[in-house]
Amino acid sequence: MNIAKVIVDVQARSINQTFDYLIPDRFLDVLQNGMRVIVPFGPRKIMGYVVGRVSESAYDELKEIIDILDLTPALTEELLELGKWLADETLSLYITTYQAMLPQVLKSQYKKELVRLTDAKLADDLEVLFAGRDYVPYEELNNRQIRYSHVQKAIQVGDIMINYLVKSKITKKYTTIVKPNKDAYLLEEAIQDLAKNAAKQREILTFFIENPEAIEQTKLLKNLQTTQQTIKKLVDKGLLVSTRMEVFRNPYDDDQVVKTTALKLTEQQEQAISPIKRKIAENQHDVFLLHGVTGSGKTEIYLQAIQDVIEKGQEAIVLVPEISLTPQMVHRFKGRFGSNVAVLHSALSSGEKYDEWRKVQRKEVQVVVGARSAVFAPFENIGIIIIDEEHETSYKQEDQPRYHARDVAIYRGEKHQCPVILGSATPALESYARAQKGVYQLATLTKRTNNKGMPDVQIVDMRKELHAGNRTMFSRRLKKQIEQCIAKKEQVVLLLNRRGYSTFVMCRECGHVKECPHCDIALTYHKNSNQLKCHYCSYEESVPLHCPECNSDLIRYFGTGTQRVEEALTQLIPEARVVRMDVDTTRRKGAHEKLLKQFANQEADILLGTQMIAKGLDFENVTLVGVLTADSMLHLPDFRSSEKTFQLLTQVSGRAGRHELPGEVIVQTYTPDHYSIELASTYDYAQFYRTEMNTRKTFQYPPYVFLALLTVSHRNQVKAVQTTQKIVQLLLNHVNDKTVVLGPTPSPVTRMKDRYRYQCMVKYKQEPQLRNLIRKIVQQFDDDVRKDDLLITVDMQPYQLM
Ligand SMILES: Nc1ncnc2c1ncn2[C@@H]1O[C@H](COP(=O)(O)OP(=O)(O)OP(=O)(O)O)[C@@H](O)[C@H]1O
Ligand SMILES: [Zn+2]
Ligand SMILES: [Zn+2]
Repeated sequence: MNIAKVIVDVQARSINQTFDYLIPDRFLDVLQNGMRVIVPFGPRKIMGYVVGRVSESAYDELKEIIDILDLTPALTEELLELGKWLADETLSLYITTYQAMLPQVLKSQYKKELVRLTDAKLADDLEVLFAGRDYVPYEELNNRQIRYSHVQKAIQVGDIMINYLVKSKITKKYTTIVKPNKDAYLLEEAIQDLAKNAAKQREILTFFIENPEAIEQTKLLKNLQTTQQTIKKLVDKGLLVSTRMEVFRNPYDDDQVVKTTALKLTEQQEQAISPIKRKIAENQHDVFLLHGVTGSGKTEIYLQAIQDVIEKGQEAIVLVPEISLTPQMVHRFKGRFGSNVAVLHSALSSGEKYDEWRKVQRKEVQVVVGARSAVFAPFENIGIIIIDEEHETSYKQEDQPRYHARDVAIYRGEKHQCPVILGSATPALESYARAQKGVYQLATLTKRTNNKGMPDVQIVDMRKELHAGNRTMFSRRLKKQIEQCIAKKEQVVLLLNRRGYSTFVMCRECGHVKECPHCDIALTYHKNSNQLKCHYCSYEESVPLHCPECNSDLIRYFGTGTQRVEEALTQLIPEARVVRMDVDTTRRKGAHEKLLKQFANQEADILLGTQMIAKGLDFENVTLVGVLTADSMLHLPDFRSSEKTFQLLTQVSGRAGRHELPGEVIVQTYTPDHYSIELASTYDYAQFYRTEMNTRKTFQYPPYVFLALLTVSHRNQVKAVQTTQKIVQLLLNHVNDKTVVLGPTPSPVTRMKDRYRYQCMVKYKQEPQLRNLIRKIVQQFDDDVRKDDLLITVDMQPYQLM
C-alpha cells in the first residue's frame, strides 16, 4: 500500500499526530513530503501537509488524498523538521508552525459548501441547485435566496455543511517569452536559406544572434516592429522557441536603485568581519554579536559578508525589524546585489509577498531581506543569517507559535553550518550576557565611519519648564535649536515616544475616563472619525457630549498624538515644514516611501514620528534630533522598560550627524535622573548593562532566569482564578525547589473582550522537563477548553506581559 502521513489543519490542542491517507495511483509519482494536500476529515475536506510515506498503517479503511495543491513542496525537509522542533519549543501545534512558515496565500482558506446526502430527499428549489452535482458552494445558496429551513430539513445543514478549501487566491500572471532554439552559427545558416522577401524573419534572427537571451514577446514585437505571425513562422521552423513564463510583480522600482560597490573597510570593520569571513569560508557555524555604535558601518559588514556567501554559490537571509524595513534599507541591499534580492514584509500585497517568496523557493535570488518570518525562507544552502537590530522585540511573535526569530536563526545556522550575525548598537541584555560568557563571539565597533564623535545629548527637565511657566510640549531649548537648525537649512528628526501613550477622553470636572465596556482599558480617541475605539476588541462609540458620571460637558482629550504635536509645532514655529510619520500617515501603500523621499529631497524641515523613525534612517542633512517624551515607556508594567528606553534613545540619537555635519540631540523628560536616560545620553552601554543586570539579578528576571507565562482566561472571574490556582499547584508539585511559581495574578489588562485574565509566571534556571510538564498540565483542562470556552495560553520566554 502507498500511504501518506499527513499533518492536518485541525486546531485541537491534543492533536499533534499524523493521519494516514491512501495515495491514489495518479499521485504516486508526484507526491512529495512538504506538499500541501486536501484530505477528507470526518465530514469535511481540509488541508494538510505530507510529512512522510509508509507502506503499512495501523488503521484499516483509510481514505484517499483528494488533491495536491503544490507542484513543488511548499515546505522543504529541513523546514518540516524545523516546524516540529519549533512546535515543541513553543508548545504549539505542528500545523500552526507549518502555517507560520508560509506566505498568507498558501495558508488554508476555507469556504462553506453543502454536500448532498445520498439518501436525502430535497426540496424542489434545492434539487435545481444540486442538479448533477454532489456539492454546491454556500454562497450560491444565498444568491438564490433559498430558505434556510428548507436546507435544514432536506439535507441537515448542521451535519453536512463542510469547509472546502479554495485552492488558492493567487492570481498568477504569465507572459510569453521567445528565445533562440539553435546556436548562433545555425541561425546564420538559416538566414542564408531564407527566402529573399523574408526581411523581417532575417531581422529577428539577426537580433537573436546578437542577443541570445530570452525576451518577452511583447518587447520583441515592439522593438523590432514585427508581428506574432512572423515569430510563429520561425518557431514552426524550429529556430525559435516560445514559452510561457510566470511573471512576478516587482514592488520595487529597480531603476531607482543606485548601484554600489564594496567600500574599503575601516580597521575596526576589518577586525570585526575577518572571523566571520573565516567561518563562511570553512562552512562553520558560530554566532557573532556585532555590537557597533550607530553609524559604525554594521550594514557594510553585512553586505561584504553576504558578497562572500554569494560568491560561494550560497544564500543569505537578512532580518530587519518591520519598522526599519524602509525603502532606504531595501535600497542598500538592492544597490549591492540588484535583482538577486527578494524582499519580504507586511507592506507588500499578499500577491507581491507570494511572488517574492517564490523567487526564494525557485532559487532565483540568493538574498532575502525581510521581517521576522523571513527567517523561514525556503533556501536550502544557507551561507549566512543576519539579524539587524537584534534587540528589537518585534522578532518575538506574540501569537501562536510564540517564537523568537533569533532562536530559529541559530537553529538553522547550526543545520546549515553557517555563521549567524546578531547586530545592534544596543544588544539585548540576553545576547550581551551570552557574549560575555563566550557563547557568542563578540565583535565591537566603537567608532563611526565618518570619524566624528557621537552627537552631543542634552537632557531637558520638563518639570523645570513647567515651573518656568512653559506649558507647551516643547522646551525652550528644543524650540530654539529647531529654529536655528531651520535657519541654517539643516533638518530635524522629532520622536514622539508613543508606546504606553494614547489619546483618551477625560472629564475635567470629576476625572472620569471613558473605558471600554468589555476590556479594562481606556478608549482611544480617533480624531478623523471622531470616535472612541478600544485597541483590544475594536469596540467603538462616539465621543460623549456629557460626562456619563457627572453630566458635565467639560470633556477633554488627553495624551499626545503625533497629530496634536504637529499642530502645536506649526503654531510654535510657523515657518517649519513638517512631515508626519505614524500609523495613520503610512497606512497607504507607498506612503512611507513618499514621505521619506520628501524629507530626503529637503522639501521638509522636520520629520516627526513615532518609533518607526528611530531606526535605520540615514539622512545627510539631519543635525538635530529631539525626543519629546523620553520616559513614557518607563512606567509600563514590564521588566524590560528601562532596557527599551535606553535602546530607543540610543537609536534615535544615532540619526543625527551621520555624515559631515555635526549632530545634537535634545531629550525631554520628567525623570532626568533615571539611569536609562542618563546613560543613553553618554552612550554608555557597558555601564547600562552592568546597572540593569544588577536590577535583573535582584528581582530575578532574565537573563538570570528563564520565564514561562501561562495566561488563563474565562468569562467567569472565579473560574479563571481557580483554574490558574490549580495550574500553579500542579506546577509546584513537580518543579525543583529553585524554581519560582507565581500566581494567580491578574494580568495587566485583567479583562479583555469580556474575559477575565489571570496569569501564572514560572521563573526557572534549569527545568529540562518543564515544557512536557506544562503540556501535560494544560491537557488536563482539555474538557473545559472544548466545552466551557476556557482559554489557556503559554508563552515561553515572554516579551509582552499583558
Ligand atoms: N568602510 C567605510 N568607509 C566609508 N564609509 C562607510 C564605510 N562603512 C560604512 N560607511 C558609511 O557610513 C555610514 C554608516 O554606516 P551604516 O549605516 O552601515 O552603519 P550602521 O552601523 O549600520 O548604522 P545604524 O546602526 O545607525 O543603522 C553609511 O553612510 C555608510 O555608507
Ligand atoms: Zn475592548
Ligand atoms: Zn464627570
